Formats: sequence, structure tokens, C-alpha cells
Amino acid sequence: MKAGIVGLPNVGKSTLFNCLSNAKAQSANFPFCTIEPNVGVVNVPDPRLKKLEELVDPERVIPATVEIVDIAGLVKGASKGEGLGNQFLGNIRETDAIIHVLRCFENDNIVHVDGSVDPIRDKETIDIELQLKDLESIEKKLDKVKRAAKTGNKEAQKEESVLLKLKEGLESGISVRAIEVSEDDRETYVQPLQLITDKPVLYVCNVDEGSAVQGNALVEKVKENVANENAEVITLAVATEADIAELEDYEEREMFLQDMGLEEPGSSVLIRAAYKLLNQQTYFTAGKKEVRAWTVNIGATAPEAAGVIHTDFEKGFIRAEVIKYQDFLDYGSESKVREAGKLGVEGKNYIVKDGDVMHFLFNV
Ligand SMILES: Nc1ncnc2c1ncn2[C@@H]1O[C@H](COP(=O)(O)OP(=O)(O)OP(=O)(O)O)[C@@H](O)[C@H]1O
Repeated sequence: MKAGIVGLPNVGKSTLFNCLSNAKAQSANFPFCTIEPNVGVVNVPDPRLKKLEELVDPERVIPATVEIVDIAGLVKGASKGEGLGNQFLGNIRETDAIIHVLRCFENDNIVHVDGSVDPIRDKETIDIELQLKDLESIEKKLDKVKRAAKTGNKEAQKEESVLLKLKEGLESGISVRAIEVSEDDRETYVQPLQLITDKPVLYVCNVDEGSAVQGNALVEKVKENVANENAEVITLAVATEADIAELEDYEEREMFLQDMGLEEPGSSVLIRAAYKLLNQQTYFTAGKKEVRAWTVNIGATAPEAAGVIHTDFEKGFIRAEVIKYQDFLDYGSESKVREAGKLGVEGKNYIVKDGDVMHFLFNV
């Protein structure tokens, strides 16, 4: 699963990517410095892992991860191939969710491609390019479907009506995710198209250091503007976060954060939000050898969860022993949970819950 960072040139994407990932992207006060898309794998910060570590005292701890892709500056006209438009849009198509960075900081030394700081205009510029690209995909599809619909094919006629609805919405500037389509139609006709504006989105308002906690007037504008999108908005002082991420010393970092009035780095908040955006949840395995967080889709069954570890676990699944995270904490160990009769024995229809501590029994 991966999330792509998008935004206009020079709004702070590479700086954000840098502080999220160990893979260093280039960052400079110059539009188009990110030519190749950069991919980084980021640990998902989870305080529950620390607690489990304290209780189990394992040899190693392995957190869940999310893949982040830094997608270089989209510009006006990208859908028509401006800048490196088409290449960027292709990269976005391969992601599962979008992190949209909006410049909400004033700084005369940092060039804005459109001459002034205006996150609402910037958002629209990007949205329009993405919508135009989707429109292109829909028109291509419509061409084919129309022909079949004309022959009286009922299925094709239904598909045509859904596609026309999407086309109409996009033409009036609405992203696919916000166009009303029934759950069934969405699954049958919309999802296979992998449209860019159908991907879940998270907005990151990039602010100056002083606005990291309270935000500023530009952030308020963004929040107002996206209120009907059901999307999360996060305020982050990206440049400061990058400085903090570079500090080697843990205590120094903590002090820096305290000075800013933050309890934890904003990047941690962002990674968790991205993880949630990807419709993911975590279950744990906790043994002496390792305590580990595993990622599964929300709604996954026990065998599917087992399959994340190894396909054999899924194929030969017999049952799962499940301990609620809170029970593990309250009783302090697997054996105590077992003694207390709190260990659940679950079959293949069990739906995994976030935070379950699981042990799978299987034969191969
Ligand atoms: N919150 C902020 N306050 C002040 N300066 C910032 C902030 N965030 C980023 N910058 C600065 O803005 C400049 C552009 O940032 P960056 O290179 O990350 O942009 P970008 O969106 O990746 O651009 P491109 O798409 O052209 O690669 C850098 O000099 C960076 O340090």
C-alpha cells in the first residue's frame, strides 16, 4: 500500500518526504527539483508496540510500514503534458491514497509558481489537472461502452449511465470521490477504472514554525473549503519538522518539540493519518523472538490476516488464538490471559479487530 505526496512545485513536498523517510529526496528552493519520483518506506509510530515490548521483552520489535511516494511538482497544464505532467500523473495512478500538500506559509524568499500564496487556488489547480486526467480515462471508456449500449446490451447501458454521471460531475469540477454513485455501481464500474480523484485524500497545510499548533488564517480557509469532502486536514510546519528529524539526539528532539508546543512530531500524526486513509489496521504477534505489528485491510478475516505473514498460514489455517490488546496489558502475559479464560479461540470467519494480539495454528 502506498500514499503519494502531491502539490504544486515548491510547496514543501520533498521537505516533507525527507522528514518522513530515510531515502533522501532532493530539496531546494527551485521548482522541479524532484524529477524522478522517490519512494520511501516509513515506520508507522504505534505506542502499543512499546507497551507490548515492555511486557514481552522480545529480541526485536518490528513496526508496521507505509510506502510514501514523492511525486514531483504538478503544474497547470500537466494533464496536457506540461512540465513533466503525464509522467507525474502516471505515478499518482499507481498509489492508493493521496497526501496533498498546500503551501500555507508566507516567505518572500521562496518562489511561488503562481506569484502569490493562495492554498485554495493551488488546490483547485491541482484538482483540475487530476480531474482532466480522469475525464480523459472516462471518455476513452465511454467510447467503447457506447457502442455496446447501442446494440441494446443492458449491462453496457447501465455502465454508460454511470460513466455519464461521472463525466458530468468532473466537468463541473467535482472529484470522483465526491460524486454520488451507489455502492454496487461504484464497485462494478468505478473502482476498476482506478481514477485518480477517486483515491482517498489527506490535506497537509504546510505552515511556518509559529503556526504549528494553532494554525493560521490560510489553514482556516482550507478547512472551510474542504469541509464537504469528508477529508482530514493536518497542519504541519514541514521545514521545522525536517530540522527536527535531522537531530541525532533524542532529548534534543524532545526539547525542540516541547518548545513548539507539540507532544510528538507532526510527521507521526501524518503517518498514522495516511495509514488510516489507506483503510488499514494493525494486529500484533507477540513472542520472545519478536513483537511485530502487521497490516491488514479493515474487515479482513483471520485466515487473511494469517496470509499476511505467509501464504502457507492462510492455506493451512486451522484456528487463531486471539487476545484483545487491552487484556494483554491488564493481565501482563499470554499465559495469564489464558489462565483467566480471556484467550479467544477463533475460526476462519473471525473478523480481525485493530489491536488484536494473534497466534495462528495451521498445518501445511
Ligand atoms: N513551512 C515552511 N516554511 C518555510 N519554508 C519552507 C516550509 N516548507 C518548505 N519550505 C522551503 O520551501 C522550499 C521548497 O520546498 P521543497 O523543495 O520541499 O518543495 P517541493 O514541493 O518538493 O518542490 P518541487 O515540486 O519543485 O520539488 C525549500 O527551500 C524548503 O526549505
